[in-house]
Amino acid sequence: MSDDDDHGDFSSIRESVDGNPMSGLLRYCVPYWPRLSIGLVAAIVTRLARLLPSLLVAAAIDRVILGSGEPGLLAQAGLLPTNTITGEAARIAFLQRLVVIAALAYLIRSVTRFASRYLFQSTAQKVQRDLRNDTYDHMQHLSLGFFADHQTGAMMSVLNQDVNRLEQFLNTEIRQGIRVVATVGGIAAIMYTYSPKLALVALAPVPIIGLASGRFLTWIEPKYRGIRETVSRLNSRLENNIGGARVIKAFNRHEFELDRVAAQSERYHDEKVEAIKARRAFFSGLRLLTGVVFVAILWIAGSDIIRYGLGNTDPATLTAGSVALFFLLLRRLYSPMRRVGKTANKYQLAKSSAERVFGLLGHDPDVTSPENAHVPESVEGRVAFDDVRFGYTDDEEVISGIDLDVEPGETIGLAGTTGAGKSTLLKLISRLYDVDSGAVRIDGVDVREYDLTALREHVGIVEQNPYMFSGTAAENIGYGDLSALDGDAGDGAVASDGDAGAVDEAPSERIVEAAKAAEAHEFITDLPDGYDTQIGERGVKLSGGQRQRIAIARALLNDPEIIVLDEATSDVDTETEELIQRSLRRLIADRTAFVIAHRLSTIRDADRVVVMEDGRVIEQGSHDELVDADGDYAALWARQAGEDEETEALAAADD
Ligand SMILES: Nc1ncnc2c1ncn2[C@@H]1O[C@H](COP(=O)(O)OP(=O)(O)OP(=O)(O)O)[C@@H](O)[C@H]1O
Repeated sequence: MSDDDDHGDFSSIRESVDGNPMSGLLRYCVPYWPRLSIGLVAAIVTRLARLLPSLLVAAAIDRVILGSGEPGLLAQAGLLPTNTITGEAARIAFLQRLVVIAALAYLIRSVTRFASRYLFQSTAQKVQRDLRNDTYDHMQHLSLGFFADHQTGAMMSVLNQDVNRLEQFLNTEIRQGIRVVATVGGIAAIMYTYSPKLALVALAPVPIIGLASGRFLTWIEPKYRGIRETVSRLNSRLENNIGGARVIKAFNRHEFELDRVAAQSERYHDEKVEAIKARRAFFSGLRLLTGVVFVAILWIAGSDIIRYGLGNTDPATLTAGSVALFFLLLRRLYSPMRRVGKTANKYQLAKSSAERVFGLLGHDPDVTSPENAHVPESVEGRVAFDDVRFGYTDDEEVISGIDLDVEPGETIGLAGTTGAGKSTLLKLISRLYDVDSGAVRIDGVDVREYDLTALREHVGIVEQNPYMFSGTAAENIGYGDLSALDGDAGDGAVASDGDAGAVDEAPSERIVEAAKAAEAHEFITDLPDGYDTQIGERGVKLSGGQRQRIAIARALLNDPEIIVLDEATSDVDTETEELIQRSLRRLIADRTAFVIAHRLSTIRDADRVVVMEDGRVIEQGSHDELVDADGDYAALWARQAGEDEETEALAAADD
């Protein structure tokens, strides 16, 4: 995972987070507090158990080998006898005790290590799952305006990169924090009880290492970011050149491209070598510091022992075992500190991810169901636009005061120049956007008073460029009414395996009926696996006309009382167009229908044609009335008729 942290178009979202965003992560951990507490204790025990063998070595040297009377920390803690060990039998018994403690320490360590890792990792996974589900669910309820304002890539990266980063922080960095506190704290306490003087010498570099590695990371991180950018530029150049191999050959540009690739490679090499040099120099410097401590302890401990002798109980003196213990512990003391900088850095990254994730979760959707929402069983389909005004931004009005009353079952054809606001007007019916002023009413009730789910059940939409999900043809049609997928359609044809939306064997009768009415049945049965053929992003690519017919089947299955239809653009052949027209007629029959026509012949039979320009209705009436009126519609009609004749003439000439 890249540590890049610059998907900037979430800045307004980030600013909306109150307080520390990491408290949001903490809230997600609360339900798992028993696991986390046990994990925390287990992690501390693991770290402390790792220190035990060094204490055992010290006890073995002093009490078994040298027969010293100095009891040591383990005896003080009651784990070993405090009396002086004399005679072979006593020494063997003592050694046995050491061996048992060592074995137990290793056993405890591996059990607690397993427990802490398992509990932290599994909790992090659970928090990741909860966060992703909640973020996705929340995202789904945000208004279309939010999706238009934010790039898909940026939103994907919140769902993936940011959520994963929080999971990794919980999983790894919390354990690293425990490691620092338990290991450094434990070592400091042990060293202090043996020799406060040497403990001070050994611990002096600890804060220096922590601070220096933190500083170093803040200094080197921008350099690494630069390197990542260079790598991605190099990669896209290589990708580009491989993709454009034909052009390079055709224009003999091998040398030119080689120079460009070599220049990028050289830059990557230089930046990387520079970063390697800085990193190696820094960590070698740190090792030098720990070397200085080693030498200092050797000198101080050695001269104390020479001056005061071994095994003296005077607290200023040392035993041979405790000197060995110092050197053993020194090796464990500094490595957690070297990682402190990385943990601090990961904390910063996790915090900025938390800002985006919790900022998004705190971002309220603009379009929501009201309290005591209107939930009609069915609607008649009367639609009224009452002095409606709307703009996507505050600066520009796209709908500028539209009044329109539509009777149940009426078909309204919408015509007008591109950008006139036809699609925008229709988006206001199902509240994909809310009006700025005025109201859209269905059966006399403002759409803002309806329950949002109910409203959208009664208003079906067939888009100009319908989206096909990855899945089978049957699943894509069944999207209009999921019960058609897993219910038994009466012929027992659908066998659901419990996986929502999964279709085995044959599709339900309702799906086939919808497909037939939409003139999609024939081409679907011609697909390699019929209704079970994978379509959408990962499957067979359908033509525009085929996708439109699947979308019509989807809408027919849903059976809404009001239908909004954005006609596919005209680049379909005449035969396909005829099929689409037939399916359209079935779709709009007995429903209130709004049809945006790019080919005016589509709306020739509409009950009423509404002509728009710059967000206003400029003409309305039946096709014939408007043609007779000789206004804008008549001009548009004449132009399209002319274009059609031209196309036909060209086609005839080709033949
Ligand atoms: N999501 C959006 N954000 C901002 N502006 C938009 C958005 N969608 C459309 N517009 C703008 O609103 C205006 C009306 O667009 P709309 O799609 O409603 O027109 P139309 O009449 O349906 O055009 P066409 O026939 O080309 O589909 C255009 O200027 C368009 O650029």
